[in-house]
Amino acid sequence: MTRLYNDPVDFADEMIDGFVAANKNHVRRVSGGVVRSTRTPEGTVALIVGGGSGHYPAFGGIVGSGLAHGAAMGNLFASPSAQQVESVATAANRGGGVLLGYGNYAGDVLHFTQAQEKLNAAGIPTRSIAVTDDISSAPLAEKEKRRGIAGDLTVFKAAAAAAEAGYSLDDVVGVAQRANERTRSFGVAFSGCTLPGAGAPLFSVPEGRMAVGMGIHGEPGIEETDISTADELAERFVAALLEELPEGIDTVAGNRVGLILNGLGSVKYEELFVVYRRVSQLLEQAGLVIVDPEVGELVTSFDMAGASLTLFWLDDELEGFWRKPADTPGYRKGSVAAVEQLEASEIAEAEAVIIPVSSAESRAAGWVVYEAIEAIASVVDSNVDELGRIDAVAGDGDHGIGMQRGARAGAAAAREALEAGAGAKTLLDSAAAAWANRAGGTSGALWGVALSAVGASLGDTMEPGPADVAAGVAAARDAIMSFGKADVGDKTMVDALVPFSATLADEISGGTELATAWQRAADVATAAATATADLLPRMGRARPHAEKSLGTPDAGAYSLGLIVQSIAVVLASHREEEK
Ligand SMILES: Nc1ncnc2c1ncn2[C@@H]1O[C@H](COP(=O)(O)OP(=O)(O)O)[C@@H](O)[C@H]1O
Ligand SMILES: O=C(COP(=O)(O)O)[C@@H](O)CO
Repeated sequence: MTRLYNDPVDFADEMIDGFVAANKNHVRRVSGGVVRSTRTPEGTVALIVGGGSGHYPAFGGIVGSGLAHGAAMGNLFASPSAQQVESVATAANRGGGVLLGYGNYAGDVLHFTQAQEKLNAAGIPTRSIAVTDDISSAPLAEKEKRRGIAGDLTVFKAAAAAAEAGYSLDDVVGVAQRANERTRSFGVAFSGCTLPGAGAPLFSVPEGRMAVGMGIHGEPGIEETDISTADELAERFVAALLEELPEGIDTVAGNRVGLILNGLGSVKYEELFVVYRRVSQLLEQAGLVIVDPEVGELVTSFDMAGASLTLFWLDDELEGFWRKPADTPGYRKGSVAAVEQLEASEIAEAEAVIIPVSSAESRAAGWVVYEAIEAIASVVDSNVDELGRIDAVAGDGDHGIGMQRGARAGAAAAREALEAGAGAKTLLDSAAAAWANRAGGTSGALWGVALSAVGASLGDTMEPGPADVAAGVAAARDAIMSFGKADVGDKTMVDALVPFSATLADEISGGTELATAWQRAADVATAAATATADLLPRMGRARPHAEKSLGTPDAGAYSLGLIVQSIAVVLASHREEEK
């Protein structure tokens, strides 16, 4: 239960303000997150980490000497947007290239990949590492699909130490990949967590039961059992992690391991120490040497009760990096050399947006687009709980709040652009950026590229007609499918979008006027969204829990159905006005 907050919508921003105010000697706020407030040598690689907020000290709390150079800080449990990542990386860049580090979640992958492309295009050589330590999230044969949990820290620590040792970007990437290959985690949860202002937990575990392998956003685990004793839990953790040795390690005995026994938010340190007592006995009995163990909260999940064990299988070089000192707000080790504070003017900030010239016709079309985005925000507001409920069946339950943040921000940005004289394209670009920025997550990234694609078809100077609208929707469909790589049948929003786009194009090319064509296409989309209940998910967060989702429609397809219906009403009102 989160008790202390103001307006829940402002929680993440206010949390970051307070965090920065409390840690000025380590971090400085920039657009999208924080960067170190201390000088790092010119020419070294900058490690930019990130993810959703709600996991403190991940990710802002591990910015500082010996660890990250900056953190892109998303909203609660939602990845930061590409723009946030790009802005933090630009501010932290020291000329040696950038490594982006994040946990392997769909939203993070989409946004960080988009940022990587933009940074490379801007002349900042950028690579990335998606951490995949959670062994319960996919079998070994599909280990590239695993989620990142507390093992984020071992991978980031090794990469950061390599960067600080002056390694090239390629070599830092090599170290990060090797650290990721050699990091394995396994966790359990005893209860869910409640986001600020929410009336109920985002997810829950029945009283007295333990969800084995549950993810840090409540992603369902692999089994549920009665809560065990501390020793039994230690035995389960150790058995699971010793069963799957990283490639190149054939026997357990004789190895050296870094270790994290991580608390997820409301397990006491004292309880963790009781568990660690048995973990250390078991690992030593197995012939392992434990190097610099960390017992505490390093990647949390708000007030969730749970714990995980991470083993980091060391070689000589990785051990050197694991043991290096670090000094960050949420993680300290050894003593680091004195560091010099940077002047505010030495941190680059993003430039202001310029509104391109537009025609009166395009501005008039912009008004209709703005009304449509307001209608989206309103329908999402009315359905926020239902969208969350649907998403919670096999996902993380945040689809409603993510869409709400995105649509509200998109509508506000559209209004502002309109008042500044923007045409339809610029208005949609501003709305797209604001939506992706505020929403984060998978759907934030996808709605961002979709709105931009529609904008590109409408332009800033033409008078868009029905064929341009159909072309815009087709462009949005193509953008979502090429960016997200989902196909029809994967149980995503694509299942509603593809028939929507096809029906709209058919109706318009057959001479149906826009409002009627849109309404017919919207009805097809709604039916297609409902029909996703019969599908098994093959993409996104719901994928590992395919069978749980049977009988429930896909959240993103369902919200798309609601949205296109709400736009149909706006278009019909304009047709009425024309009569
Ligand atoms: N690769 C993809 N391509 C298209 N849509 C996707 C993809 N992955 C997930 N989705 C859509 O995103 C929705 C989930 O959105 P959201 O809850 O915001 O994201 P997250 O799972 O990152 O929290 C899913 O219901 C699905 O419709
Ligand atoms: O939830 C997180 C990111 O995943 P999404 O796919 O964006 O929901 C975040 O907390 C971890 O980065």
